[in-house]
Amino acid sequence: MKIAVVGTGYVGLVTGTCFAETGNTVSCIDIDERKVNSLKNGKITIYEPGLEVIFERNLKQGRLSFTTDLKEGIEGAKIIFLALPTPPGEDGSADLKYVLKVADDLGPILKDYTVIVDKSTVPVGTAEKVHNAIAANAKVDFDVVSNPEFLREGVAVDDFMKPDRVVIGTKSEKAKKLMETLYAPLVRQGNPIIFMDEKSAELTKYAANSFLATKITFMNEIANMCELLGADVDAVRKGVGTDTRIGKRFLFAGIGYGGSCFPKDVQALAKSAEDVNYDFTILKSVMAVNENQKTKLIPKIKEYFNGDLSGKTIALWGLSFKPYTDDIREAPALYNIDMLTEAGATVKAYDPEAMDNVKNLIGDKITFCEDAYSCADGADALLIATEWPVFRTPDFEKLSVSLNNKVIFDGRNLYTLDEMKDLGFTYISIGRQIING
Ligand SMILES: NC(=O)C1=CN([C@@H]2O[C@H](COP(=O)(O)OP(=O)(O)OC[C@H]3O[C@@H](n4cnc5c(N)ncnc54)[C@H](O)[C@@H]3O)[C@@H](O)[C@H]2O)C=CC1
Ligand SMILES: O=C(O)[C@H]1O[C@H](OP(=O)(O)OP(=O)(O)OC[C@H]2O[C@@H](n3ccc(=O)[nH]c3=O)[C@H](O)[C@@H]2O)[C@H](O)[C@@H](O)[C@@H]1O
Repeated sequence: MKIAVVGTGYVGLVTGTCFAETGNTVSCIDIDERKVNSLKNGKITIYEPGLEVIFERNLKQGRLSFTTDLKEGIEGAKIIFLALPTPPGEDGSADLKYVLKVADDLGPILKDYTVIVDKSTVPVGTAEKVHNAIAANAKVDFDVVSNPEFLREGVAVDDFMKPDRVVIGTKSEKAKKLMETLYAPLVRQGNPIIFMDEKSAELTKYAANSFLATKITFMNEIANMCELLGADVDAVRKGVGTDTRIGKRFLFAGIGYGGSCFPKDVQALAKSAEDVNYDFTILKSVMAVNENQKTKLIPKIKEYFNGDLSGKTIALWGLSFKPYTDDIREAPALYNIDMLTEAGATVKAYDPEAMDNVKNLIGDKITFCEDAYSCADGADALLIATEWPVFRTPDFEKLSVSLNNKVIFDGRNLYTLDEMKDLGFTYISIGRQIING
């Protein structure tokens, strides 16, 4: 099938590449010329494990192409995906200007019956708005379908190719059949395609992200209680996660959730609730708790240095909002950098993939290091913000020599308390006992 994907960011590029991999001919459209030129020339624009190899294969075999021209890109496409940004507007609601602009542009250039798919995360009622915007100028029949995306960055290819479920919101039988055909290769193992109405599909996406953000936040609150009561959050996590009604995943306490989606989607759902005069109390608490959680270790770092960080150097391991991505949107590390530098500390950082993005954002506000050890070299303390595997089993002897003080503030609970005790480190983590080296 010929399909088009408008917006070639994290979701659009994964969607386009994976559908090319299942034999479709895919044209990806983006207004960012630099991005399109790079992709056309075979240079991938994001770091996403496993994506590059299928991107290169499909580009070479002619199933994947890139253009900045919407009209040229959608030529002959039976399905057009909208994978456009929906950033938070000033009031916290999802800003639909990118989605509605493309909907406006599509109306006059549709030539045959087409299915237009909202893959972006959009508030309830958006499919109708997109429908109206296209209908204002369309001369042919079309359907607008809501098909929210549940992939996680860092494991996006796997999540896309083997989704737990595919949610499709449409009342049109014609659209349903086309979507079923397109998704058939991805649901061969019995993972379901769940059909529903457009509004329910739109709300499903916000409900899923908000529920997961709530689950993490709940554990972060349990971690805060553990610190006050002398319990250990990792033990509690294992204790509750083995209850299959609760489940083991998304129970890891840490310095808060970040990324381009949880923060903005929780905020957008809270705003949608406000718009219909519903007091969504839990979501307000989730946002407030997460805000504090992100920089929770800063007061502890200050306390360690008797309240004065001026002249201190902090080594920071991890900048991306999670491992296996170069995405730094709403990364807790960035909030920690701000607070540390405001308090007069110097920050040296290392991240396996995200340093260029941080450099572009904050320039020389911090020093970027070649590896984890040169980052720690001469620093007064180590702060861990992202659980990249490379930080999990470092050479602690080397680390002891590199750091001025044997002290680690661990925002992701990477090490056991016993090993820290044995190695003589002062170790301050999340929801666990403090080890004084
Ligand atoms: N990043 C993620 O892991 C996930 C994101 N989502 C949702 O998917 C949507 C897209 O997110 P990302 O891919 O992360 O965004 P992104 O910012 O990485 O990519 C969006 C792309 O759209 C392009 N664009 C903007 N206006 C355009 C126009 N008029 N024509 C063509 N291209 C245009 C931008 O240049 C950019 O390349 C959002 O609604 C997000 O909430 C959903 C699931 C996962
Ligand atoms: O809508 C989206 O964009 C996506 O948002 C999340 O995916 P993503 O943001 O890529 O990454 P997650 O693995 O969900 O992690 C989000 C944040 O939660 C944090 N987290 C995650 C799990 C956990 O147990 N504890 C925890 O603090 C991570 O460190 C990270 O900062 C969802 O998991 C995806 O299903 C969804 O498609």
